[in-house]
Amino acid sequence: MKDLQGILHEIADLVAPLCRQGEVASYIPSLGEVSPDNFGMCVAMADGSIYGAGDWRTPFSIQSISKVFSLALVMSYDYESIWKRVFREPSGTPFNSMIQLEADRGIPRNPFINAGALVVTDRLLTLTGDAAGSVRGLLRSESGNASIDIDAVVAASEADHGHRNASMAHLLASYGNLENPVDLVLENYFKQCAMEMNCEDLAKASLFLARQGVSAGGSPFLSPNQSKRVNAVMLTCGTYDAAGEFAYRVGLPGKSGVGGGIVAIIPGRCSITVWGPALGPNGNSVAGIAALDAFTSRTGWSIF
Ligand SMILES: NC(=O)CC[C@H](N)C(=O)O
Repeated sequence: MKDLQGILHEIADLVAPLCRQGEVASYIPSLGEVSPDNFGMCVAMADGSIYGAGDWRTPFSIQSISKVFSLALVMSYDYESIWKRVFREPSGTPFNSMIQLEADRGIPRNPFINAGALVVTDRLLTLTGDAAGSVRGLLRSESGNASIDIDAVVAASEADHGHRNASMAHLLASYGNLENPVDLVLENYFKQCAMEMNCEDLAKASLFLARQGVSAGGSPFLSPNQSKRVNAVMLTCGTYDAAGEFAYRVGLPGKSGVGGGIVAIIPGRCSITVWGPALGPNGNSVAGIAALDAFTSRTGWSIF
């Protein structure tokens, strides 16, 4: 076994000078207040052992990482029908772009850009009656931390500054691709994005994707095939228009959020979370990608 703990400490030191490269998301005030000097990393092994370094127990806003959990939940209820309403192709455009949505007549390119995530949240709302609550329930049960919750200030702020997401939701509705009222879909989407978690809880909560869909309690949450498919969409679409660069540098399925977190999965082995709030031009953590690049390079653990 490699000295994982030592590797994580080395990586935290290595990426510290990168923490001030890029910009902290500032489209809502509370995200803009987070210091770029934070850096945390956690590895949760499939056997349950946990390794962490830096600010790995400091909570942050998971933002678009929530899209993995809403997709997994929808697939757990209803495997195939979601794919009639959302494609699974890389978009090559920013996560909040609307251009393709019009060209593709209301079918989003994939579930991990905002338009696609709104459709997934809408479906989850139909299936459960409480999409954000279902995501929170999954995060709590998989991490074992019952205090994980929505940051109400961030959720309200998302709504106050949510003109672009609201436009997207209305465009989806105009094409008949929402089943629920636009305001309800947006409320659930903003709440799921506003979930506050630390690297440790997020690594534990994502571990089912490294265990062929088996939940923390040992029962199947997703089938091995469903788990494979969620990981595949993460690989091709999880970091938006930088998914090719992420695959080249990291060599793993990954999902980022504008709070500066990234989840990456090594199927059969572990889940990894990194957090560094300053983002590159595509909305992905600069220090986080560098840390994952260093991790897979040093350990030799990659899917390739
Ligand atoms: N990339 C992200 O993390 C985007 C999430 C953000 N809440 C938004 O909808 O714009």
